[in-house]
Amino acid sequence: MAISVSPVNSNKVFALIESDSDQDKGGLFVSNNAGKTWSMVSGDNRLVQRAWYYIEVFTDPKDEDIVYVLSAPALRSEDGGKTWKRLTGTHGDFHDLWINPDNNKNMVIANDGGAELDEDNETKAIIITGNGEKAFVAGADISEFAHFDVSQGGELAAKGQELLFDFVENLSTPVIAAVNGFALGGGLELAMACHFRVAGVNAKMGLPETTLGLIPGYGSCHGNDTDRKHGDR
Ligand SMILES: CC(C)(COP(=O)(O)OP(=O)(O)OC[C@H]1O[C@@H](n2cnc3c(N)ncnc32)[C@H](O)[C@@H]1OP(=O)(O)O)[C@@H](O)C(=O)NCCC(=O)NCCSC(=O)CCO
Repeated sequence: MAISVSPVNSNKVFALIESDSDQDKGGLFVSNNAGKTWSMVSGDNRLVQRAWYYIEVFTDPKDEDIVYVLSAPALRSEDGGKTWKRLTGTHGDFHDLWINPDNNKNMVIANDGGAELDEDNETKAIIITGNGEKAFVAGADISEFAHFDVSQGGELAAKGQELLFDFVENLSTPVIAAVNGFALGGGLELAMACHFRVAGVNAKMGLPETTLGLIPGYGSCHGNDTDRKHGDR
């Protein structure tokens, strides 16, 4: 079972409940009096089809009638759970959803393929650039990991790759690197993770860490699965 209290109206509570599949009594239930009484709003099987694995329900922070259920598909209802529309995504098995409490069009959803920003129609593209004329990104501060051993270094590279570089590369919104100065080490790798790169006349790119015997850790040398498939680096 999963439960969600509306941030707009704390008397409104949604409960997503699995039942014995022979009885087929599962679905979404709602209480409008803070849990005293309940009624079923939907028995749509898509809502509970992954219940043996996980089950998630979220209420919109601005509108008590907008509800999200994460299952094999991600589903959205705008009428308090009566009818559902499927959200598109790069992958199935949706596990988690964050909705910006101040802007309910701004969301991050996580599925087995990674994390995605919402399909915010207002955001057509994302531009990453440096503040000022000098640098796009000068790379990592080597003094922060100079004392790491091999396994700590590997862990740092794997974590950074997943948290930032794969995240950027897998965004459905196009990401442009506007390289306006030094793009060094991880900075160059960040530009490479973007979908497009535009270099200014003062752009200077390189992997200076190799002069210290450090293998660049974020995909510029070895790429990731996508690169191996498409050979695009
Ligand atoms: C970026 C360079 C070329 C700028 O050179 P310069 O104009 O001479 O300015 P500096 O005096 O060297 O630097 C100014 C100021 O910035 C700090 N700084 C520079 N680079 C970094 C960095 N990567 N991380 C943290 N801080 C940085 C520098 O210490 C100075 O600070 P002060 O407090 O003013 O002293 C030049 O700085 C340069 O070559 N930097 C190193 C670039 C680099 O090696 N990048 C790769 C890092 S490894 C990596 O990213 C791993 C990914 O696989």
